[in-house]
Amino acid sequence: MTALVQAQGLARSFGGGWLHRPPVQALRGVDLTVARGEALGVVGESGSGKSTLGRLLLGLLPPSAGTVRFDGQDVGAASRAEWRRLRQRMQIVFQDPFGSLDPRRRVGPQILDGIAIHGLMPPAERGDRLAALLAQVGLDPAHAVRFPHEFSGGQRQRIGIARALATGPEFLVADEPVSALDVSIQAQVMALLADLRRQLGLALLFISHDLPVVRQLCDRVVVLYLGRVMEEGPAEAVFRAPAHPYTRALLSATPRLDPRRRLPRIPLPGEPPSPANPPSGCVFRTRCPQAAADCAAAVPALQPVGAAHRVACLRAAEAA
Ligand SMILES: Nc1ncnc2c1ncn2[C@@H]1O[C@H](COP(=O)(O)OP(=O)(O)OP(=O)(O)O)[C@@H](O)[C@H]1O
Repeated sequence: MTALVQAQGLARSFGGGWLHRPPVQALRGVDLTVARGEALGVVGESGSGKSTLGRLLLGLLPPSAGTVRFDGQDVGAASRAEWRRLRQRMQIVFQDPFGSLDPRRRVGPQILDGIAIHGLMPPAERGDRLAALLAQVGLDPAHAVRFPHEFSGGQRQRIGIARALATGPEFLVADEPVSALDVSIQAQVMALLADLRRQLGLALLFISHDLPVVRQLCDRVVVLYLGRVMEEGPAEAVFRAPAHPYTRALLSATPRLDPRRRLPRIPLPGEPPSPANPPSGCVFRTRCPQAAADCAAAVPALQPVGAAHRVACLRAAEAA
């Protein structure tokens, strides 16, 4: 896999200005890469620098030292025009789905903001794109005219994901994307992210406190402590046999996973669908009302119309 995002010696401090407070060293010389299509988990206790790292990688925050390269291009040295092009290719899903949406605007235009700002598509074609984005995240396209307060927390986070996907990014930073949600819907949103990542070949930086979810979703993991990388490696290997004492302490502080919260197992490429393994497009596998014989039987027919299937599943799950 080729590196899509590459950080070298990334450091960032805050404060230390006129109040004569000592500066906070949020990040201290971090090197990392995210390959195309790879999911890299970032774990660490509160204040270890996870969100700062995400914002630095996206160029939303300038580093105090070090560089970030996206597809070989130095993000810090990009001209205004180059920066606008780069921004289309990397997006973020925020922790708070309500705070990140404007309560006074209908959700449809908000989802299309990125397309409008970057002038990516003729206005006449944007309606179809909006409908496709909403269906892709399991929402009814007719709901584009609603305001954010007319949705549940989980639905609002789906809107945030649709907005992040609008410009067709290759790299997505998901900063604690489910921690503000009710436990009962966390698994659905996680399954949606996992599916989208696979379908769209997205590279993902997944920031989370939820170590079991990181283990299941991510290919590799980086463990941060006080702004430094303590350990890095394949997620399964790091969690099974952590080499660093800090990782061991972090793991031992994690409550045992409630089996009901487990993400649905993600099928391997080419694995035939079955009642236990509904169509890959279905994001509601945990509560999929069609996860029975008829769903499996209808798989070939469902795959081309995955979006419709997802909407049907969402309606049924909401009604249940
Ligand atoms: N804008 C800022 N101004 C001052 N200090 C900041 C700012 N942003 C982050 N920090 C500090 O930098 C350190 C790292 O913060 P960061 O938000 O990256 O940690 P985190 O690991 O994401 O924490 P959490 O898991 O609680 O979100 C913290 O000590 C924080 O107080």
